[in-house]
Amino acid sequence: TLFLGDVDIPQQFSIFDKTQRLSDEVLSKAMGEGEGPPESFDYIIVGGGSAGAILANRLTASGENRVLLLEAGGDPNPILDVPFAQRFYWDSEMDWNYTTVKQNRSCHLFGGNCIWPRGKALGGSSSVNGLVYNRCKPKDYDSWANFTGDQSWSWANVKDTFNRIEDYHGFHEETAGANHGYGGEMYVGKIDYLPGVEVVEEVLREKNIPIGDLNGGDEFTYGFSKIDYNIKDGMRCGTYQAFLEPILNRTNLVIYRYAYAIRVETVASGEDSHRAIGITYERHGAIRTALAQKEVILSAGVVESPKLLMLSGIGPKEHLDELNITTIVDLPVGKYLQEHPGMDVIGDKGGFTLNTTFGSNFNTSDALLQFLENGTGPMNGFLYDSGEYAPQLVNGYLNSKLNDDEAWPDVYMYIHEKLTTSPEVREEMYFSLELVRPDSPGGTIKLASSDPKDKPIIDPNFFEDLNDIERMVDVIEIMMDVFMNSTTFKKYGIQQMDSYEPCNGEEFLSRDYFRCLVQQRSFPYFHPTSTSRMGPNSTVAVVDSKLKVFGVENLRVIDASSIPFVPSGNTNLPSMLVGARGAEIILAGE
Ligand SMILES: Cc1cc2nc3c(=O)[nH]c(=O)nc-3n(C[C@H](O)[C@H](O)[C@H](O)COP(=O)(O)OP(=O)(O)OC[C@H]3O[C@@H](n4cnc5c(N)ncnc54)[C@H](O)[C@@H]3O)c2cc1C
Repeated sequence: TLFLGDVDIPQQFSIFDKTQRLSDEVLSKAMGEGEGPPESFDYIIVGGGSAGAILANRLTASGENRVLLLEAGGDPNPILDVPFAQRFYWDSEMDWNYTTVKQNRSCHLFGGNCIWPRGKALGGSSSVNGLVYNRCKPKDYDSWANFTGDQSWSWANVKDTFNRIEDYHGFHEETAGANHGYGGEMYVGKIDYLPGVEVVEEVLREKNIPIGDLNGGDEFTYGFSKIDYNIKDGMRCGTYQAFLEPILNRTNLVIYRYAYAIRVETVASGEDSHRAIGITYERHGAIRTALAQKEVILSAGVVESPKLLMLSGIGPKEHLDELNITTIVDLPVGKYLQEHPGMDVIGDKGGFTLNTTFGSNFNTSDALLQFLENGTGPMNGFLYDSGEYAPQLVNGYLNSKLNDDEAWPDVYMYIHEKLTTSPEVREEMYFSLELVRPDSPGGTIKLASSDPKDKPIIDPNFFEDLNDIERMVDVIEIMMDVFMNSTTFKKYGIQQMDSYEPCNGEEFLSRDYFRCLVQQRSFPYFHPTSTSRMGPNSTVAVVDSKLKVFGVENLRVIDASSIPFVPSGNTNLPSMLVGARGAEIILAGE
């Protein structure tokens, strides 16, 4: 393989995961776990992902609270510490391996059933993600504040929480000032190997597209940036590395790995009210219950948090009735799923070649040696596109014709350089884009059955509103102009590659051709939210602005599922923000 000569990494990967699970099982049995009466804690957190890891850290910091963290996966596989190795997690034990129901207007690439990856390990999806650091837009948070009626979620207020969790050393370090945080646990760094990035910046300048720091709050919201990453010394800095690994020795934090929560235990606490008292979970074949004296917190992510609520009788009554689950609180759980449809415009599917080789020095064994020596070079970046190296050079925001608000653009994108290891093959450049503020109402997550082992039914319902396709086509046309009509790229002999075969029935490069391309090549761009969203009341939301489940005391949902509207960019930082704010709210006794 590209990574380690003849070593078959996927096989090593799986051996590591199996060994780890086995030793955890042996240890758990030796300790006699679960043999006595139910264990009792102050807080139980389900899921140690982007939000759950911060919560576990903050709630145990003073030493006063005893916290149980239940995580369905194990420790993240150390191979994934190397950003370049990200692709090895696909279909591994670290992926929940979900797919969606068939989409009519998207995912044709996958026969209509889209991939839906989610991380299964401590660190959650931040243990498998692309590590792009993006706070999204100030107006995203203002919209949360307006919807919930709670201004503590506004940009003016959440900005400080962002600053507190990060340690900024990105591309804008010299000018960043108060727009970033310093000394927090989450390292923000830059990658050093971006061949061709200066040319891309020259093209953008020629086209009068602004370049700045997209994480600089309301100072710069429209245009392109060099990308900052949660990478430290060449290695992944997910929420496991930032918030859990350094505190594994806290005696008031108990972590059960391979512990799959299957039900929230509740009791009636009045005529119409209920109280959460614990969690029932499966671990190494045994079913156990743990009790929470203070609160149960679900941080199981956008798929599993709503699934757990529904399995526990908290969800839409008509759906629970179909599955013979007794409803204890009728709430719109799973109803407001939102996600970004995104696509690559690449290779014989619309990419470009240049008559130069920016990455001509790319050589696998040299790259490996450089990385082992000092954590720099190509392996400090990401490997996309069927195993070939295609770093994202810049990310950016543009507007479709249907949106003129530059403070809140509707399309987010990257420009990539795809390198080749063979000098005979010409290098390729391409762009990818995702629609971040769709008009379509969103989709749903439903239970397939009352059996916790069954995967839920995920339907993002992409492009129900056809305007969403037009928005993407508008921005593809802007980018076609950037690529094909710039003197800078012409200087490098830019050429458009062949048409994409499934769209050959349409005139090449016409709007109809691009409409076809969008439906053929778009898929979920890994940023789902809102399936247990916060809001003003139980008709339109599942939790209130303090993240408490309506109608059930001592139960909160704190993760990407509690975000009210999908933010306009990558969702790791927003999910971490919800975790950090959730901890602040709980510790303040709210
Ligand atoms: C492939 C991929 C690439 C991405 N790239 C980026 C990127 O570059 N930048 C970015 O900002 N965002 C990115 N994201 C999105 C981002 O990582 C997620 O939005 C974020 O991690 C979600 O956080 P969360 O806390 O809601 O859930 P998660 O981080 O997914 O955590 C949920 C945790 O709960 C555990 N769990 C679930 N069910 C149970 C159960 N029943 N019992 C016990 N444990 C359970 C899971 O195993 C997991 O550890 C990417 C996501 C993916 C999948």
